Amino acid sequence: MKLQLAIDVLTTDEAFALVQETRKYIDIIEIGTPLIKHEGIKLVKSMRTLFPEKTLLVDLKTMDVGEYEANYCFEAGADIVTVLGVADINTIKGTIKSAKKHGKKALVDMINVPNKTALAKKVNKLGADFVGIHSGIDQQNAGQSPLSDLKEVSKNVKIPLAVAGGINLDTIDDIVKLKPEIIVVGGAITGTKDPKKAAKAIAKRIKGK
Ligand SMILES: O=C([C@H](O)CO)[C@H](O)[C@H](O)COP(=O)(O)O
Repeated sequence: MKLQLAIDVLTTDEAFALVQETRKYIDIIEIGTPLIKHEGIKLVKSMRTLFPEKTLLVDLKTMDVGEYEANYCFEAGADIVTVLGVADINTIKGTIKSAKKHGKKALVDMINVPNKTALAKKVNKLGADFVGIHSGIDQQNAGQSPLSDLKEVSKNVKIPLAVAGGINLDTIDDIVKLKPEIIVVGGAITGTKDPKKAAKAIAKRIKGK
């Protein structure tokens, strides 16, 4: 299981500082959706140069022109890009096509998808590399968590899963029991006074060290 740091801040300097502080404990750097919208593709290039040892995920949450958006992200140095599961199937296919062309990976985010298991099975057949089980920030604020969806999809679909949505030290043990490939943590690290300490504690729960 890998720890992915979701960076949803809005400036490049803040993002660099967070990665520098937590670098020892994280496996994947996520350039979060608000951040990629605010700072643009130049941040992908900078992150790639500064942190060559890390896997770089760009949380595009693509809703249209999947191949086009994925192409420029992979060419800038991304290893994984995300496409929304609620997008048209041809958008999802385009993102997967781009990932295969570049030797990289496509993650289909199940946020707001009504039947997550059915779509996970479908995109698995299409060649998606990961399925993301995700309760978005607004959904979290309405009381939702990804745990029950993770249980359901992991029971029924054999595809590497990423899980995200308000995961913290109080909830992570139940997530770890289900052994997803990637555990995504944002606010429980980036929103603390000591991100390094938070990342260390969360990494220990995931990896036991
Ligand atoms: O993808 C995310 C959200 O939609 C805002 O862009 C977050 O990166 C994801 O939810 C992880 O962050 P936390 O929920 O704060 O752990």
